[in-house]
Amino acid sequence: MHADIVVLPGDGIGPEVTAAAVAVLRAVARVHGHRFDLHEHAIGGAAIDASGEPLPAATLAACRAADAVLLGAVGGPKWSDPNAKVRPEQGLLALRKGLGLYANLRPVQPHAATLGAAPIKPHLLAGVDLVVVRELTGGIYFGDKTRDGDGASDLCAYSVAEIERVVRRACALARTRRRHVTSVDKANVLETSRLWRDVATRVAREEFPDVTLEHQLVDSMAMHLLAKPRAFDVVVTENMFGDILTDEASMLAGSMGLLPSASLGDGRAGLYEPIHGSAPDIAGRGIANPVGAILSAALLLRHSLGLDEEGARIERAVSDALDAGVFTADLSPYRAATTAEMTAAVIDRLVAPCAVVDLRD
Ligand SMILES: NC(=O)C1=CN([C@@H]2O[C@H](COP(=O)(O)OP(=O)(O)OC[C@H]3O[C@@H](n4cnc5c(N)ncnc54)[C@H](O)[C@@H]3O)[C@@H](O)[C@H]2O)C=CC1
Ligand SMILES: CC(C)CC(=O)C(=O)O
Ligand SMILES: [Mg+2]
Repeated sequence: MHADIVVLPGDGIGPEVTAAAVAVLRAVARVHGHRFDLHEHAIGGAAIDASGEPLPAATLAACRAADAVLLGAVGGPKWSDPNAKVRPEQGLLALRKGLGLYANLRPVQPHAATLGAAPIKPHLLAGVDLVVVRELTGGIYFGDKTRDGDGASDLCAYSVAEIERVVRRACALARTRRRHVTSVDKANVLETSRLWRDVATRVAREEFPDVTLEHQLVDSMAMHLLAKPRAFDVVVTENMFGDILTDEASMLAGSMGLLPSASLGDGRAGLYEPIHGSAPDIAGRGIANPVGAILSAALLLRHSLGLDEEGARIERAVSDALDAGVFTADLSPYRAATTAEMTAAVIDRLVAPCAVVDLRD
């Protein structure tokens, strides 16, 4: 197969982890005889430095023309002046909106080998397998913002249609899994959440009678997610709640560096990125965990290119590398594989799954 993939490294550890994911994609192309044409473009702080814009028109046009987009992360202290007119994060928000990617799937499947890295009792984690479907192009991140001498405001707004389409996506996903959806809101306080709850209830009842829908308030959900994570199958929620809950959920897996994501709209092309940010505290040291980015490449192959077998091959290679004890510093300060070593360990197992002999215990 031939595919055009746009790569947006971004800022901080973004270029380090996308380089890892690109190396893995190139290995898949070699092994399976595919041709992936990879086109790199600027976004975020790097784009502001180069052109003054966090999402240059050429970047958006290239993403629109591509079969899929792979992104690292944007942002960092260099562009975080509170009075700055443009910010890296605006580029990412505009990209998601511009491509119509309203559903952000964030799977959480703690790996047996990394349970010890999670700050949660291992017996609560065995068998956890959930997907958060985060609404991605509405809510408070996109509402009007005002600021004057007396105060500031951020508007949170949702239309019925915006809620319907993401709830539909979550229920359809649940049909391929355990047929259980938890819709998370703050309906005891917020009008947008009361609308969210009404619409979710109607969509599930009318269109997905075979799927069980339950509602959960976001504050108690933050607690249940850690106390009984096995209780969840598909979790659907609005933009900001999903952003926060998935950083929390990364602790079920053991590190922010492990979780991938797929941002999808109604077309086949999607945007694939690890859930973490640009991690300025470790950027430039070659120690970032590339697994979230590598697993995002696997999601890209599955969702945008229909290459399920190749996606599964990447996932298996990651799993085998972790089983063999190859851990970056976020997972184990004692083993502390570099980004390059972790990537090589995955590629070795992907290229020759049976030939890798690990001499560690
Ligand atoms: N999708 C994106 O581009 C996102 C960008 N950001 C931006 O990133 C910048 C930093 O934000 P933070 O709040 O510090 O969040 P962050 O996700 O960048 O980092 C949080 C913590 O997790 C660690 N971490 C993150 N990814 C890691 C990896 N792959 N391997 C090992 N450790 C990892 C970091 O070292 C840090 O201690 C900000 O400018 C923020 O706006 C934040 C979230 C998402
Ligand atoms: C605009 C982003 C910085 C929001 C975020 O944290 C994320 O998508 O994970
Ligand atoms: Mg986030």
